[in-house]
Amino acid sequence: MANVKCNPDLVRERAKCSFDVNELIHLIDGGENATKEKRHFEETIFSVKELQDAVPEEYLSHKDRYENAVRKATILRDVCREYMKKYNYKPNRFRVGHGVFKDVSPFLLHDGMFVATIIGQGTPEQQAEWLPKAENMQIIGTYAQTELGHGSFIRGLETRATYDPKTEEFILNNATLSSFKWWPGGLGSTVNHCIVVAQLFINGKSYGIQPFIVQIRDLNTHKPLPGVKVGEIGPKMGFQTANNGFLGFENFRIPRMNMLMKNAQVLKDGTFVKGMNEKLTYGTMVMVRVGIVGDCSLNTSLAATIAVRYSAVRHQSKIKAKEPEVQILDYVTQQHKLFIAIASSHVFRNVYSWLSKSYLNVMKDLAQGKQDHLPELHATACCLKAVCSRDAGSVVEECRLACGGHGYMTSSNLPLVYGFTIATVTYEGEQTVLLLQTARYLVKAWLAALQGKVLAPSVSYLSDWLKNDNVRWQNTPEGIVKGFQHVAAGKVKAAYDTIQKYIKLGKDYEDAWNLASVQLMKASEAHSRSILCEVSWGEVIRTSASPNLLQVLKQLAQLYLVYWTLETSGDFLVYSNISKDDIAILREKYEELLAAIRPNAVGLVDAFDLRDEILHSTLGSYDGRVYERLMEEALKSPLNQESVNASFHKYLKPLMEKAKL
Ligand SMILES: CCCCCCCCCCC/C=C/C(=O)SCCNC(=O)CCNC(=O)[C@H](O)C(C)(C)COP(=O)(O)OP(=O)(O)OC[C@H]1O[C@@H](n2cnc3c(N)ncnc32)[C@H](O)[C@@H]1OP(=O)(O)O
Ligand SMILES: Cc1cc2nc3c(=O)[nH]c(=O)nc-3n(C[C@H](O)[C@H](O)[C@H](O)COP(=O)(O)OP(=O)(O)OC[C@H]3O[C@@H](n4cnc5c(N)ncnc54)[C@H](O)[C@@H]3O)c2cc1C
Repeated sequence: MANVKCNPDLVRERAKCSFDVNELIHLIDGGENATKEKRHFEETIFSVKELQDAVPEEYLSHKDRYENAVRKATILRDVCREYMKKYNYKPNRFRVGHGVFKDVSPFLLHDGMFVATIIGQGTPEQQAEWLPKAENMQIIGTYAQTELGHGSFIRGLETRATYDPKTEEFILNNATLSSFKWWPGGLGSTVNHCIVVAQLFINGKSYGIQPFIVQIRDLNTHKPLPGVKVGEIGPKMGFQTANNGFLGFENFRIPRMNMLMKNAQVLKDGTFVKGMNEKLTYGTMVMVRVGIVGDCSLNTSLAATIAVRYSAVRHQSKIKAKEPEVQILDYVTQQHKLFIAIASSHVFRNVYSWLSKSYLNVMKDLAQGKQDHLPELHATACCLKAVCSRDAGSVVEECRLACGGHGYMTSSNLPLVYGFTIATVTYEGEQTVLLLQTARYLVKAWLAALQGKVLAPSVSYLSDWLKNDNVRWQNTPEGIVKGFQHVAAGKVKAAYDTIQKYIKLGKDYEDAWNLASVQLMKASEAHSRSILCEVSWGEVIRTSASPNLLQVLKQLAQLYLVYWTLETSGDFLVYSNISKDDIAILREKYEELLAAIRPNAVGLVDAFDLRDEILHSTLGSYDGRVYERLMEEALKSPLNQESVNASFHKYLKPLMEKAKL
């Protein structure tokens, strides 16, 4: 990239950088070697001509766009397979996926959930049967859980799997319209198999929801099998090439062994054998929620790179009347919009790495029959997924707005990035629903704290606060982290007290819960923020890096802490011992941090190391040829391939001539 002829503003910005950009790239990647491998892999992918689109996708019809995405998905799969064989390297397909598809691969659910569910929910025999076929794409699958009528409340799913002991089969049925599966990615026209989550019935008795592996299309003709009704759900706000679909069954029979039986089992005679914990059936969702926190980091870095580079190139208006127009990055309001995006990406990455470790530890425990830490993992993954995805959506939109009119151009890629980022707020558990799951855990933890019990590490601050809620405020990063814990503890207490108040007024627990649920949701958000602050600050101070880089990483981590303290200063005034003067000091600190980060802004986004092919942006490319690229892309419009469009003769001319009469 270094030899590319760049916009002079970007050249100046890069020269100003106080730290070694390569050092940060290696730190993010996990070492110099990892960067080399990543770059070699990406170089290989992006030099495949067939993966490059001659015409921007947006000009294609819905159908052509889908077919083009499938074409590229298959080529990408082949290239990755060869690459893995040759170099024994497991590539990050999601990162290059943004480059290849701009939007989303029709195989996303195959990789993200179908294969993962076979691993997580299948017995060793079932894994031996389906995993090799799924991994080498002999079968292509998705995860079909959500229905027209139910997504959040999965116990309410209506798809039925009724066991027939005579034939040792399950009979799948969708008797109502609301029971039709709706949303699964790739289901529309791509997959031939799915994990179907359905209500199990044996001898007329319900045994809750269970996962089944089901072939829905003929492997040769791709025609839906008899008894299967399947199709695509149509255009959406984003995820245009994900090929989301609908599905219903009519008396469709599958063998008994197609119920994934790692947890619960159905024996030949129809005996139901309960698993260790029925919630383990929800395991794939927990895994993906953890993964989404990592996705939030990537999505935020995409938007930050585009908006920061553009803001360094774009000049508009003046700060001082007698001086030239300034780079818009020099406006402190612009820095306020953008630097939180850079900081958030680092916070999400650090928290993802922390959460992944907890996830793997709990998986190891579960393999040994221990489930003590499962509730804490579930509660933590729920609230972090909810808050990180919503933050990422807001940050991406702020970056888009920070690019003014050009941010509204599809060629900036910001609308597409926003489309797939904002989807994460809803899928894999809608944000409010997940925050309320965590609130259940917090309320239980609060009760345990009141009873003097020892709490799990992520909530132990509740007991600390109960012992001493009068800690003096300190304007240090550690003091701010404590402050967030005080806010969270204060909110959990307030929500709990509200439930008790309603119960005393004669309400039953469920109604009291619903009445207190705005507070419960806010308590859960505050709990997430305290984890995000504590974990990210902790990770940064433990980072081993050169003094120059460490200084910049600390500035970013502090910016995150101060930004969110100021954003929620009302809560701090209510629930911590912060004073108005402390808030004024923090405001000053915030301005100092913006000024300190400013010279490194371009270096920081360069360190996300996102190739132009991944950014897909006229505004964010490494060389900063913004106006040239905007014009080049505009000229690709089919309307610019003819000097006069037929509509002139057909409609405009007759209109003008009618007006003369
Ligand atoms: C790694 C790479 C990843 C890359 C990314 C890949 C990208 C993939 C793209 C994905 C596209 C989208 C896919 C989808 O959206 S798939 C569908 C996802 N659907 C959902 O997430 C549904 C959300 N709803 C639920 O999860 C549940 O219904 C809900 C948890 C909200 C409630 O369940 P339920 O009603 O059964 O439970 P209760 O509320 O009554 O709670 C009972 C107790 O169970 C505990 N619980 C609940 N869930 C879990 C769990 N998963 N693990 C452990 N424990 C759980 C809950 O806390 C309760 O405990 P207590 O009674 O002790 O309070
Ligand atoms: C882009 C995209 C891709 C998807 N891919 C898949 C897929 O591959 N496979 C799949 O199975 N599903 C998929 N889904 C479905 C997704 O998982 C669900 O849409 C999601 O879980 C939310 O459920 P819902 O649509 O039923 O929302 P609802 O639950 O109907 O939410 C509507 C509103 O009701 C509120 N609400 C609901 N319950 C409660 C409650 N208990 N307390 C308070 N408020 C509540 C919510 O907060 C929300 O404001 C996808 C969705 C999207 C958008």
